[in-house]
Amino acid sequence: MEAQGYFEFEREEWQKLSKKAELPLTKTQLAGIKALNDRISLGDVQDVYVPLVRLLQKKYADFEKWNQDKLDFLQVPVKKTPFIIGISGSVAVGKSTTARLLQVLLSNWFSDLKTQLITTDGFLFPNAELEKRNLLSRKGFPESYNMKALIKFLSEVKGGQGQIKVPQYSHQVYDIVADQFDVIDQPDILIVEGINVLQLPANESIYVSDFFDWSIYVDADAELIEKWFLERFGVLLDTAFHDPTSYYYKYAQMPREEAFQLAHTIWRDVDLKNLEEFILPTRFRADVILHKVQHHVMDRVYVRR
Ligand SMILES: Nc1ncnc2c1ncn2[C@@H]1O[C@H](COP(=O)(O)OP(=O)(O)O)[C@@H](O)[C@H]1O
Ligand SMILES: CC(C)(COP(=O)(O)O)[C@@H](O)C(=O)NCCC(=O)O
Repeated sequence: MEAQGYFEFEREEWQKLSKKAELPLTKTQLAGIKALNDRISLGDVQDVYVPLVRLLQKKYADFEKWNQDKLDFLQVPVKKTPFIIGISGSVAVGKSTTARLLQVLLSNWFSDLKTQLITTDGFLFPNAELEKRNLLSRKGFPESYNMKALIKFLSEVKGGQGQIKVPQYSHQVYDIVADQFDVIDQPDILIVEGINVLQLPANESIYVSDFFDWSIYVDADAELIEKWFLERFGVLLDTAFHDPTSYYYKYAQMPREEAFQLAHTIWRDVDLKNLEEFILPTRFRADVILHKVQHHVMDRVYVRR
């Protein structure tokens, strides 16, 4: 991949930086990470994420200093404003795993800092609204999100407001869950994960990324992502889809091959299309690109110059 404007690190070079990083992982921390997803390679955590978190720490220190200097100069009362990290990439590339891993690492290593996480799924229009707008088959595309609400949320968080409610999306029910919310309450660091976070919607004057202090794009070849999409589908087919409340319950009732054929069609007609048209074009807006190969192994890291 030709990534102009970025420093490019092969994994071997990047991992050397972790030698300088004095962030030893305790057994408890490792167990916590394994509990998150038992297929996560602890090698990746040590070699890739430790230098990443160290770099992030430097950026955070810079952010804190600038905020303090700004407030001192302007002589305005101190109001806590969070450092916001955006994480983007295709459906099924591993964004939420990366986001949760970062949250665990940041919470462990910087225990005096409060790190919270949201996913932009919560800002999808509910199915009833998508249906009204004839967008049910466009779930995940830019027009299926309530971007105004997402931007309002981000400006409230940045403004230091506490106790902000974020709607919850259920992958099980395949819809926004009425009356269920996550509460974001003046974190020091907020991670915002979603396929749309680096997009520039045509009809908004402010973009989601205007609120980011740091952003990451998780990248891999589309053929591999399809494989991960189908693997995740297979796991869900054996577990969650057996629940009659699952949107995909009908898939668990049909022959396995037929269910996989349908999943392949969803990938090709919806998620791959979305990746090619709307997600991949935002890759070079990120501060860091994490590139993955087979088995989710991180082989290269790009850092904006
Ligand atoms: N580092 C990793 N190691 C092993 N499996 C992973 C890793 N990251 C993601 N996965 C798996 O890949 C699939 C997609 O990951 P997920 O985080 O759900 O993606 P996204 O949030 O981008 O849709 C899941 O089955 C997840 O368990
Ligand atoms: C809700 C989503 C748009 C969000 O994707 P995510 O951020 O979880 O990767 C996606 O999971 C989705 O439902 N896409 C529509 C097509 C499909 O069922 O995969």
